[in-house]
Amino acid sequence: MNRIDLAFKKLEAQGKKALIPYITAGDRGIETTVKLVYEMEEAGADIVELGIPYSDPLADGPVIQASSARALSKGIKIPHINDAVKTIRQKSGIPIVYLVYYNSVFKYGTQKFIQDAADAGIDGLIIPDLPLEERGETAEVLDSFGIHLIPLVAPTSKERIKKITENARGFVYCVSVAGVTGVRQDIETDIKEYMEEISKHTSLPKALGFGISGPSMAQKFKSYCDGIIVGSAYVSRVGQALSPGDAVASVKEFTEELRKVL
Ligand SMILES: O=P(O)(O)OC[C@@H](O)[C@@H](O)c1c[nH]c2ccccc12
Repeated sequence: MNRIDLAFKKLEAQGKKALIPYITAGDRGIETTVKLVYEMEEAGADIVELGIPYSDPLADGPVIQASSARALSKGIKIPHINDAVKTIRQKSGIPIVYLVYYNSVFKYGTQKFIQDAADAGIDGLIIPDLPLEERGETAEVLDSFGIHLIPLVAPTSKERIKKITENARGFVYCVSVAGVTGVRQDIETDIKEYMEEISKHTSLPKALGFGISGPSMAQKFKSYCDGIIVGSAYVSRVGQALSPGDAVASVKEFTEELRKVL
């Protein structure tokens, strides 16, 4: 069974919500990524989203864009990230999902990308710019390797929810607001109504992401979903820390705070 499905099953039995942090792979060095994943798991994260740095991350706001640029300036490439995941897998079975832009997958070679990710121990992929038309073929290869393709639903995709969640695997990534990634002061979408709408079309777990700044927002929305995704708030802690060691400590503390409310 895929580790993502197992994680949600276990959480449901415990009456808890999934804590899903996002960090950009290679930000502050690839060894830091390995340490961050270990510490996040230790502090209570349930699934980790690892971003593959990309030069033109069109769905990302300034915080994650800057983290991508930092990682790329260190020469981080896909094989380094797969190697890091292999290292993580020596000690950890935490479900890991790559957040990767379609162009990176395509340029590397779709088949090879999926094969190498599977070898490394990846459980799912989120490809924010994968056109619905290209999805079938990619999904078929992923299925053959037991990797889940996690679909993204946005508030603007109401009429398309059925199509987007058809044959979906793992969980549905419910984007809270239209626009790019980044911490928001407030989320104007009626989350309760939005999540209910999505539930009409799929019985998969629903994870809410975009704009969540920390424990109070996580607390506010948790009853409407099965998991909370936090990206930019993590990435800014990683980026602002004085040293990689401080980054790890700060991420650990933040994870513990989020865990308490979920
Ligand atoms: O940063 P936020 O607003 O907390 O949102 C999560 C997000 O960062 C992460 O899931 C993500 C990073 N890059 C993306 C690109 C598209 C969709 C989602 C993402």
